[in-house]
Amino acid sequence: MKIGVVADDFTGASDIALTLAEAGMSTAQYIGVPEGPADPDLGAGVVALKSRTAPVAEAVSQSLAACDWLRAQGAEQIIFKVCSTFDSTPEGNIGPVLDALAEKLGAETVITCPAFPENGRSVYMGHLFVGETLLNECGMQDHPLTPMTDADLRRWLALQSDQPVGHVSARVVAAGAQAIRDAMPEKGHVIVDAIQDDDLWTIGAAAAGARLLCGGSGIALGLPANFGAKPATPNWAPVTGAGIVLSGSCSRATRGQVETYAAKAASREVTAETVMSGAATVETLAEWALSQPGVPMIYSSADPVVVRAAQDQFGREAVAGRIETLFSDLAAHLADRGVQRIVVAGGETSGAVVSGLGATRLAIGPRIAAGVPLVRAEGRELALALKSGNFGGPDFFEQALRQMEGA
Ligand SMILES: Nc1ncnc2c1ncn2[C@@H]1O[C@H](COP(=O)(O)OP(=O)(O)O)[C@@H](O)[C@H]1O
Ligand SMILES: O=C(O)[C@@H](O)C(=O)COP(=O)(O)O
Repeated sequence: MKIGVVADDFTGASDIALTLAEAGMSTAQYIGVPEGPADPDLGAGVVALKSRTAPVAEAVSQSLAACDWLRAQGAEQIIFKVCSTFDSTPEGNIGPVLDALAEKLGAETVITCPAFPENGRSVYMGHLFVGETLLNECGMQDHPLTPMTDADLRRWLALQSDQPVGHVSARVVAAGAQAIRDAMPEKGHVIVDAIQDDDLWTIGAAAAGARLLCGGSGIALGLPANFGAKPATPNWAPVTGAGIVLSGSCSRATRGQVETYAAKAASREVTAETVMSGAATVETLAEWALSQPGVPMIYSSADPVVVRAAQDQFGREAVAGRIETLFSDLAAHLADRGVQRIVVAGGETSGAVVSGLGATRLAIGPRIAAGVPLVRAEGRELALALKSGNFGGPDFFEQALRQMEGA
């Protein structure tokens, strides 16, 4: 293994696994830190953690364990994969995890760049933009768990770490890899601007030999070439069994996808109230889903006003946790009853679902949309799509289900 990735959530893990696979690295996604060794022919291993919103100490210890395992498999370069919208809070978890990884790996400086231009995320003057909008005005300020209220990544990361936070500007990046290396400070975090894919390729070249980097999946664009990899299209063997769409993401793009899919297929909402009161049960939802024609959808996705009201009534963590548990148990139940295609929307939700399914290793297939591959749970006839909240076009759910069948 050449490149090892510690990913702070499951959709993010499959996002960067796709980037690495398309860059020509033989790549596998692991669910949590594996107990046994990796396939020795693997070019890249991605360990998916559910640490983005975990308590800081837990996120740090899980990430260090993942890093140890990846290093033991031979990984020469470690990437800490975070969200392209830098999802975190003033307390963490990005800063504390990076500080711990840097200490373990002896990395004096660490490049951080969450840019993902293909999905509209760019970094300019240290500020993160989503499309034409600053991060804190794009809807992410209302995220149920990690409201992003400041687009200045230098200021946000400085809240989370005692290390200095420097900056390498777009002008320096445009001057090339050597200019980036010359501009790097001697110590601490460095936010590096990137506006287009070419910038990420340049940053990749500048980071040859770096022990640790941090970013969204875009940070991996230019790294495989340092190890001689050549672009490739991942393989896929069709899966045609029964399907389900599960959506616990409340992000803007998902809410549009839920609306589009609900107009075409059987759909059922589970509200926070019914989950918290126990009225929404796995058995009733599964019976309903299994008796529908086509591929039904079950969703808790709701707009920010509804989410906030539920959080005020039940507590943010409590309601999120109960909804995630419901999706986790429901997915396990449906898979036991023969469902073979599962489309999941939401990073935390995907983490819950994949854990519920007991999958340990995912094989990476071709892309459904930028940042979202088809994945297959190894050892089972089970196709999954783990969609990040804000990724994919309006028809994503239908598109994913059809591609699983080989369309
Ligand atoms: N109706 C709701 N009210 C409150 N919280 C919700 C609701 N629906 C989902 N959630 C929670 O919101 C979080 C959404 O996060 P996630 O699944 O990562 O989506 P995204 O990828 O859009 O961020 C999950 O923890 C989920 O359980
Ligand atoms: O980098 C990204 O944006 C994604 O890979 C990702 O991590 C998204 O997380 P969720 O929106 O929580 O799914």
